[in-house]
Amino acid sequence: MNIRNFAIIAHIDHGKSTLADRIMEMTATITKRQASAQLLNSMAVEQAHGVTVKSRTVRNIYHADDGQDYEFNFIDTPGHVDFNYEVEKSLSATEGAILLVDATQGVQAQTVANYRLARKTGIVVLPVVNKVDSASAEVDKTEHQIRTAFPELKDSPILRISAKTGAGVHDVLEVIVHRLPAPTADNSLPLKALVFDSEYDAFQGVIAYVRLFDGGLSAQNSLTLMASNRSFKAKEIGILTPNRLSQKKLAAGDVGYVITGLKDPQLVRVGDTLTETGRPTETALPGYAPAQSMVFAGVYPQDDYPTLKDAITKLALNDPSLHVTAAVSDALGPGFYCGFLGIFHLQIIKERLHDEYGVDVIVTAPNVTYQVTPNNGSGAVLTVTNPQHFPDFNTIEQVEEPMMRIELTTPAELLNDVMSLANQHKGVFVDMTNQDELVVLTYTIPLSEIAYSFFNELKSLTHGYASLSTSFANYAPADVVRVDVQINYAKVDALTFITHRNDVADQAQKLVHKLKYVVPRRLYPMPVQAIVEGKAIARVDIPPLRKNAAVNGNSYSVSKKQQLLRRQNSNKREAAHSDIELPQAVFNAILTLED
Ligand SMILES: Nc1nc2c(ncn2[C@@H]2O[C@H](COP(=O)(O)OP(=O)(O)OP(=O)(O)O)[C@@H](O)[C@H]2O)c(=O)[nH]1
Repeated sequence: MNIRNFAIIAHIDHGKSTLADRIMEMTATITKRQASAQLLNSMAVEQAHGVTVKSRTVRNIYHADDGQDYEFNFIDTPGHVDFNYEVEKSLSATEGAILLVDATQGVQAQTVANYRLARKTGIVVLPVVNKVDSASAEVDKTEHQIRTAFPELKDSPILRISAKTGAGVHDVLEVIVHRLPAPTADNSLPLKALVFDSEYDAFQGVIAYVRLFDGGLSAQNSLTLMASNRSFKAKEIGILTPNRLSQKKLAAGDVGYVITGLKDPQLVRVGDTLTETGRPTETALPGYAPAQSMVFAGVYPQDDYPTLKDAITKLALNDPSLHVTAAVSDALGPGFYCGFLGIFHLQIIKERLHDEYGVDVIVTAPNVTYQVTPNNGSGAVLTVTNPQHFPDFNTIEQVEEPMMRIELTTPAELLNDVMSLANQHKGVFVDMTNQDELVVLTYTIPLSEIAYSFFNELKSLTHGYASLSTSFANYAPADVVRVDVQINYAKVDALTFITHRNDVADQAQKLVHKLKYVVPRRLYPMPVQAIVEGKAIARVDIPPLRKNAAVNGNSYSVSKKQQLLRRQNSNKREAAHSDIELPQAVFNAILTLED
């Protein structure tokens, strides 16, 4: 059988999912009517945001112009910067990638980032210009940009297509047949398959998505996951069309799924090598480096903890870039402290918990990792991801924060706006280069400055014309402080956050004023205070629900007034340590301090 395994990579919204649908339609995988609803973006969050979050695999049979049938396994990949990890996983299961560039936008940051990932994996890259049907398409210019940005592709033909109308897509299919190598897999060798993705099914247990590098896979044989050293008998194996279609065998080079029947999500790790228990392969595949969490936040149940625990464990399996550890907060009870790839990832996880598991959660303000050197002379460095664990200021020698190297690609006329945005966020200018009318600015910038709203600010400032790519640079000393928040004299642990000392006065003022309107009121006034290094630096009073007897109530007799005052005072004393309700809006107040 002629096999071609490939991925489609592109900047966000450049048309990957549309092209994927068109390919499925042209290879008779689906009918035109089914194609009217985008098939691949099937998760509710994906439809809501119009973006791909998770890679997906589909097998198609293509009847080529040379009269032969080809088995196409293609993987649709996400384009948002937060999901680079998914892209890397997908690419290692393929021999080639279609690099799709939108002719109305040209080469963008994720075009470059994804191209680099493909080069790193060593696969063949086929450049394709999309949206040539659009009135604002600049096809020649885009082609020129591709040639200048990626000199290695100088001899590669660049196809021009409209994924929307289907024009030129036939040529893409032919190029896949002729320019991509067939997998060099040997059926006679022992089984060596890469688990490149997985998901959890309540009835079937863990389902692993695999790419067979060597050897065949038969449903009858006992299988072993090499890293977790666990053997099992598959319940079912098969291919993805894109729905699961059961098969008796998979051959070397194939992409498919294995229903492991294993109920423990931890056993089936993405990146693990699957082999035959009776005839194991000698060496495992290299696997993946675990995804680096960039942003951390507490996730607490709005209802009950066991349901959240179950849901988040399964979600972490489906998305191995989500890191989860159990945590307990005084204010919110038992929950989890989680690591995310970025703030968009965090939002997607929150929505998936709601859509797919019916679990509503409270997410605390996000935070980055700090390296703290205590002043006790031990030289040991603490890694602090949770602001509640941030040591007291008088025990600290030095704090270091993560710095990112960012590339901002912007049209020249927006250069000043983009530079001042980077400056506002404490960016340190490194370099500036020109690519036609685009300018690429390089900065180093604290992760805490870009982790939250930076991407959205950049998008709205430049109407979507500038793009951002990021990579970790180093840890650098930073003058940061821990801000504790007290409501009615009781510290609310889940509200503690870390910020730069220069910004703290301003942020603390904004925060207490925001909290004034979002903390549910009581019958008595409650002070909200921001405490830094033992001192209250901002305070407001949340007004009581009812009017204060001491001020109002002149219609009462003096004794009634005194009685009311006494009651209010005793309420106050009781309340100092009682629970304060914390709706999500309270945590959002910290997120939107920049407004
Ligand atoms: N005019 C025109 N529009 C297109 C074409 N291809 C895609 N689009 C539109 O571009 C938008 C983005 O397309 P998608 O296929 O969702 O983009 P994507 O790259 O999958 O996006 P992510 O999954 O978010 O990374 C949609 O509104 C499409 O209808 C094309 O060839 N011509």
